[in-house]
Amino acid sequence: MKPRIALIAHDKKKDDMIALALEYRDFLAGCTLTATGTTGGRLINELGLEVTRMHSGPLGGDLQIGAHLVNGEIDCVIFLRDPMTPQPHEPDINALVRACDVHNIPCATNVASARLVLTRLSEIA
Ligand SMILES: O=C(CO)COP(=O)(O)O
Repeated sequence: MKPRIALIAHDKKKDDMIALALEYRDFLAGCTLTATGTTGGRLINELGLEVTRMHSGPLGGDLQIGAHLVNGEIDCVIFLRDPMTPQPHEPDINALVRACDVHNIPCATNVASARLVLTRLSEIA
């Protein structure tokens, strides 16, 4: 089965997400991708990836991804969080990261860890 990966980035991390996705574009093109609204829009428009978009994070997109994860539909989360900017939906962000821990799903919250996860996933996929 194709790896099912969720991609999420806060506003100040979106350029990093695009650069990361470009680096792994060939691998990601063979995965089933889900993203929050704005992140997904950029991945589609700028990299031509096929992405299922949820709502934007502040409107509940993190929670939608969390629900998919709890249902066993997500294998890995790349969540480039912005640790320097308060987010109005902080409880939703914490809920998603907690759901990853509850269900033992890899959750990379910075580019360095995302590279490790994506490299390993591409080796075993
Ligand atoms: O806020 C987010 C994650 O918490 C990301 O949402 P967007 O991709 O819609 O900007």
